[in-house]
Amino acid sequence: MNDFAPASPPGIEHDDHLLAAWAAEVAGNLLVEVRGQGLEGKELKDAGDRAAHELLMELLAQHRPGDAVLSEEGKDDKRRLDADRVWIVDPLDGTREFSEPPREDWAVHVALWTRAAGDLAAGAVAQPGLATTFHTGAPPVVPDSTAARPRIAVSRTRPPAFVEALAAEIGADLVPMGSAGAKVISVVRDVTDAYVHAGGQYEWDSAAPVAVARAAGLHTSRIDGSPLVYNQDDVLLPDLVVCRPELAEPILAFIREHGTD
Ligand SMILES: Nc1ncnc2c1ncn2[C@@H]1O[C@H](COP(=O)(O)O)[C@@H](OP(=O)(O)O)[C@H]1O
Ligand SMILES: [Mg+2]
Repeated sequence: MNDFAPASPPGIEHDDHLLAAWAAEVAGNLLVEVRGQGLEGKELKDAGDRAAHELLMELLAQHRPGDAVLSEEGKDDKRRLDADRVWIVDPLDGTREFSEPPREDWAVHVALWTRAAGDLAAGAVAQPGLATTFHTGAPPVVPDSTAARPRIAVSRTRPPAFVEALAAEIGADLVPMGSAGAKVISVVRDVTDAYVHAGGQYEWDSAAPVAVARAAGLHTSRIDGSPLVYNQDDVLLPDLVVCRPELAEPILAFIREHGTD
């Protein structure tokens, strides 16, 4: 059990958007505490992953006892495949960057998939480094782009090789950054204009950020243009494009034409 027992705000019993936002935020606050405890490296990563996972499991069990949960840090209980409601959580996305203070590119992801929607129905991305939680209950408004050239967010440590050629083709600049959530949120915030990833990722890495991005009116898809589908038996969801709507066609056209090799 965590000692961390935040008071729950009104509304969360009936509003999944608010529950997602609150749960992500309190897990983010806990991670800030963990980061201040003097741990380093693997110890800090493991402590963060574990603390945020346990807190989210407790909060979801307490406030949505009938729902299934898929967490990066938990065992995959396949009963979720028959469930009507499944929370898809990444307790600490950007674990590497979390362990490198004062980096801000790490996040907590809480999303809800429902059978009724056949899709994501709510989502929240807490980015404690920005002291902000982005969520579908109050979808962020994407500002007009301030960039003369499009900026493409890519993984700091595993950027897909083809993205350099893509950037050259569409006259874009690459912006390396950790955390899938932070990269999607960078598009929402007009820090970048697109996030392109390939080569490996799981449902929890993108579910909550994609829910927020869609609510904000951004394009979200696989790199072949097909929809991102969640709560699958195999949770591998290795690639995605999140971008301003006007960039979707040039990016997808480049990938259609040149592939990813
Ligand atoms: N090739 C790959 N295979 C598996 N997971 C990957 C991956 N590339 C990125 N990811 C996951 O996607 C998240 C963002 O990665 P990156 O910062 O490199 O863009 C990280 O999540 P976690 O930090 O939750 O493990 C990372 O593990
Ligand atoms: Mg992750």
